[in-house]
Amino acid sequence: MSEESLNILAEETSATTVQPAEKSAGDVVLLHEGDAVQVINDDQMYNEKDVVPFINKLKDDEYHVISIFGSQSSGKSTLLNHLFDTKFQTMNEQIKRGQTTKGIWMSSRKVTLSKKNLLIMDVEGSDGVEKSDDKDFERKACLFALSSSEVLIINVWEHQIGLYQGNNMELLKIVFEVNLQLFHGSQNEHKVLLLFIIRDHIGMTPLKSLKETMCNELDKMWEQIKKPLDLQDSKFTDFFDLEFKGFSHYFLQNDKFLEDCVALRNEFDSESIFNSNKYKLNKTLPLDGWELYSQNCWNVISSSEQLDLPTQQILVAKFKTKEISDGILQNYKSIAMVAYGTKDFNFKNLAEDMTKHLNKFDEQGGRYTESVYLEEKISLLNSMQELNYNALSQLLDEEIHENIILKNLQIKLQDKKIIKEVPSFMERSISIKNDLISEYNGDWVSLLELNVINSDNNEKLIQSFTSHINKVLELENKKESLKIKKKINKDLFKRLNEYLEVVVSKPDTLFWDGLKEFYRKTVSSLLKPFGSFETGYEFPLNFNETEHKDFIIKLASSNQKTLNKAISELTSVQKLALILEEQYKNIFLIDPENQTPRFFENMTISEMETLDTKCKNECESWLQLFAKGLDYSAFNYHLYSEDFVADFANESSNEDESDYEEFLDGDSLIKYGILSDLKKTKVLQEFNKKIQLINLQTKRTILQSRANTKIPPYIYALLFFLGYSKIIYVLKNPLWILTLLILGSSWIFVHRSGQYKFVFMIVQKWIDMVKQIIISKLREFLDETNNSDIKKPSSESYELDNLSKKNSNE
Ligand SMILES: Nc1nc2c(ncn2[C@@H]2O[C@H](COP(=O)(O)OP(=O)(O)OP(=O)(O)O)[C@@H](O)[C@H]2O)c(=O)[nH]1
Repeated sequence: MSEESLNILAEETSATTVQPAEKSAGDVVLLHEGDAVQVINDDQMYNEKDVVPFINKLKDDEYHVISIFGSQSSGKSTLLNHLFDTKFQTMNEQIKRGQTTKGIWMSSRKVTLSKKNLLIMDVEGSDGVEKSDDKDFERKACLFALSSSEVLIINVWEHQIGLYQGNNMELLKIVFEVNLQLFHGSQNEHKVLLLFIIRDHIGMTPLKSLKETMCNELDKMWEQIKKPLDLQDSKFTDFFDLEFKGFSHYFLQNDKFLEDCVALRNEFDSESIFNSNKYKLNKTLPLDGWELYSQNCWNVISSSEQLDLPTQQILVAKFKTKEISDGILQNYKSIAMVAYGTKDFNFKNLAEDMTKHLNKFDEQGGRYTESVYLEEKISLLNSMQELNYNALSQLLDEEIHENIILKNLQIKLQDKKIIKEVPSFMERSISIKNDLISEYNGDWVSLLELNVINSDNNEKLIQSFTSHINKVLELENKKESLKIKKKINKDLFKRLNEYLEVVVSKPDTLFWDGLKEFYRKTVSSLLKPFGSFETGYEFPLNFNETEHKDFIIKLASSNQKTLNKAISELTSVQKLALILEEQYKNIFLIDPENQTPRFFENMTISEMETLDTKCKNECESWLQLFAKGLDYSAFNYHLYSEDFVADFANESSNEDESDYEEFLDGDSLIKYGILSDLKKTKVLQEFNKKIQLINLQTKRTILQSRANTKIPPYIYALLFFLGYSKIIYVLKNPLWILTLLILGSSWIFVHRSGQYKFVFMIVQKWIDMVKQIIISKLREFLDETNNSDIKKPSSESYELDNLSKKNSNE
């Protein structure tokens, strides 16, 4: 035994899942190059605790997995340690013979040149005293090794080749059976390299003949094992590639043994041994997914379930790509959130960020099964777009309300220029709405192109925008409908007022009929721009059929309320008293036949009193007629279609009717009559007071006309006499002469300029004025002298006195 060989003998280490064990202060096992970890522990459990840090420590992603299989104490660990510089525990026969490798161990070798990792698994061997009965674990371990390895090294002693009863053959049978179980559905896609290392190959029997013997044995075995129907004609080489290597005796030819190791190591390092693309575990399963994959596989194997490798790989791919995608999305979210918060953030930059993150996903997730990776990529993109959409819609929600819709829409709807171009509110609102939507749509086209949002998001944005517009339009439409209604009622009210003012000035017995006729004509003319009773009405509003009907019902009802309001304005005691007074005056003071004022001077007092009674009765009858009122709910028949003739009294107005609240009292006017008896009495009292004055004045006129005697001639003579003395006085006064001279020269001027007419007119006016002054003075004088004749001892004269006094007081 050479010195080097002796050095190789490792000391038996204590029971640990890491070889060689080196613990740090914090009880964390430190791993060094070549250290081994136990993947499946002594209790046949997956050792996640050690495998995860072991895998995470391997920096480069590319890897190959190699497993060694062979009977117990067949020098597996020794071989691996020499081949790959690993530190698997080996048996020290000077201390104890027996099993050293329990469960499944794993170590790694870094190939510096290609920067690839070789993951090497040392699988517990059988055939020893300890494991002879445990075929179950051997099978499971084999399944595990095959499920995750590209190369399976089978360690065989040269002297056992050709001995079918040897333990190796049993082992190979398991490998074949397990492989069928795992890969029978995908024999063309997946292959495992069976690398037979013939140990203690002295060289007496050439490797070629050993290989032939082995292949024959394998053929025989393949025939013997139970195969699925579709694989009855298959060969084991359909599933495996075979390679044979003879290794010299470890003790007797150690130098040569070491050379054999170096040669094979080179084949691994240069990857020439992995010449087939079929060993493609690492192609579909990146190193960071290996731990999860192997753990899942072991869980399935140990629970004795059917292990379906493609499903496991898909599961891992799904899990891992999701994990990667979540990380990337989180990162994007943090960047995007900052971007959304900045004012006027640029979508182009956001799109660039998205691309960067998607590229990162390509880099990391693209190593997994393509279909899974592509699916996850779409999902990641959707998530980013959803994030953008949410931020965008939140941003727009406020903007839509405050800026785009409310301002834009309201401004445009009320824009005088636009109103002039499109007077119909309905057409105007539709056109503005379409313009805004297409403008809005245009804004998102660029975002769609940049992939910042997807078409679903875009659709949702447009929908939300449209629904916002519709809400505002609905409101504006309502306002517009109120405007139309108010305008009609305002005009109606004005015209009714004008009409009533005229019509109540006389006690017309057909008052209500006339009012009904006028109302119908007026409403009909006001509704003319919107249609007629015959054709139906169409208002320029965005109403559906029900809303339209509802609007017309309300309009009809509001017209009646307007009528009610106009009538109500007449019903105060003062107003009615004035109306009656006016009516009385119009029939008492004016002759209805020729519409001239009555000439009371020729009437006797009793004639006047008869007339007074007649007029009073007429006025009172009118009041009775008015007070009864009329149920004018039928006024709207043949104005609006019967469907729309709402029952005015029952129509309960709730919204937008505040304008009418003030005359809701009007409802009762119809139900209980316009005036109560008490109110009527008050009106009549007031009316009688007012007409008493007129009566008294009329009587006075009659009496005055009687006393109005003609002026006697002696008065004129007296006047002439008084005037003569004044003329003499003027002639004697130089100032008056001067005045006469001025007048004379003025006359010459007038004579020459021919302005007689003008002077005549002035003189005429002057004379009239003087005449009037003289007559009024004379009347005053006569009044005083005749006063005693007028005074007679009667009740009427008493009232007259009083009233004269009252008048003078007033
Ligand atoms: N004859 C011979 N003995 C060897 C060779 N390689 C190793 N041994 C010896 O075989 C014994 C078992 O070696 P291990 O490497 O521990 O064998 P193993 O297969 O890993 O053992 P287990 O893990 O317990 O199954 C040790 O005493 C080694 O010195 C070899 O090539 N030829």
